[in-house]
Amino acid sequence: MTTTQTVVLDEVRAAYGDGERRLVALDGVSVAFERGTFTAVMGPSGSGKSTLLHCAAGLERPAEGSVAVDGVVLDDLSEDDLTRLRRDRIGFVFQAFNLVSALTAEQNVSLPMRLAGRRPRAADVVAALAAVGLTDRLRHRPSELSGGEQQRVAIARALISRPAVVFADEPTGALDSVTSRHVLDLLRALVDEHRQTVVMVTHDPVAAARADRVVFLADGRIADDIRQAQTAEDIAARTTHLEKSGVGNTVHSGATTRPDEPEAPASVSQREETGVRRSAHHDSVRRSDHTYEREETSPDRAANRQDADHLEESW
Ligand SMILES: Nc1ncnc2c1ncn2[C@@H]1O[C@H](COP(=O)(O)OP(=O)(O)OP(=O)(O)O)[C@@H](O)[C@H]1O
Repeated sequence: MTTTQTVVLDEVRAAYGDGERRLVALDGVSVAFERGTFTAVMGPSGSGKSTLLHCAAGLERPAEGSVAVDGVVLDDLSEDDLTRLRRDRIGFVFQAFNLVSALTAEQNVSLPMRLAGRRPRAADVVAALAAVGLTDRLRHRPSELSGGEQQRVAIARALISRPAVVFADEPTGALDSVTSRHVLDLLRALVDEHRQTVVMVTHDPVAAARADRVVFLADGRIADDIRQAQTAEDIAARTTHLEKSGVGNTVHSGATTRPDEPEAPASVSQREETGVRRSAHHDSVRRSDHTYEREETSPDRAANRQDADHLEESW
């Protein structure tokens, strides 16, 4: 890892299930995300985008390979150390587990800093929420906010705690085009004004066109990596080309299923024990010949619950 690289994945392999149902979701992926850059991760459904994000963010442990974030190698960190690292250095803009439901927008924005033992100035919290256009929503809880407003609270949190990297999973997926543009402007500002690193999974070529780089995944591998500025049309054409050329059309056939390999250390049951789980929108995915049951709760919901418990004592 060089000092300019915020996130490094080296030969990362991730797998789910075992025996006949074993499925290789990431098949030896090596990629680095440099400081102060905005990368879009694209690819067909099931190509491994969320798994890549989850491994890079320390939410899932890969079966093989190495992950480093902001100079820290995650591979052998304890669950507590991983939780701390996520709080201190990583921002999440994930639809399924952005915010702690019992806390107001203001409290959610302050949360990572408070958990790290720091008390952000109230004026800074208000300024961060003002920057994302939520001055009149300070005391609202997530259930009282729209999807776009919740995304913006998560971004305000990244504005105030300044994590080295912000991972965003389909941040514009549920938003209208005006709100999407606003959310993308905010993510761009994290990069352009504060040299934070943003890695965003998206299916939307318009959203990807706002990034500096587009990494395409197919069948758990990197199929393309484009660094020049791209128009949404170019990105859409590239996606179509990759699909037509057959990349990504063999999702989870025998070619990527390796029953003879040793069991991944982070099996589903182990992840359940450690509270590391997949997000709610990943409940069950049907492929042509298989249905993979997904876990229903989110990694950070468990962490959030823990965090919320601590918080009740200290707020
Ligand atoms: N917890 C799990 N248990 C079993 N299989 C899983 C689990 N999580 C992911 N998978 C499988 O791993 C593969 C990669 O999933 P992943 O969510 O990373 O894909 P994706 O590219 O993000 O897909 P999408 O665009 O549909 O969200 C998929 O085939 C998926 O069914």
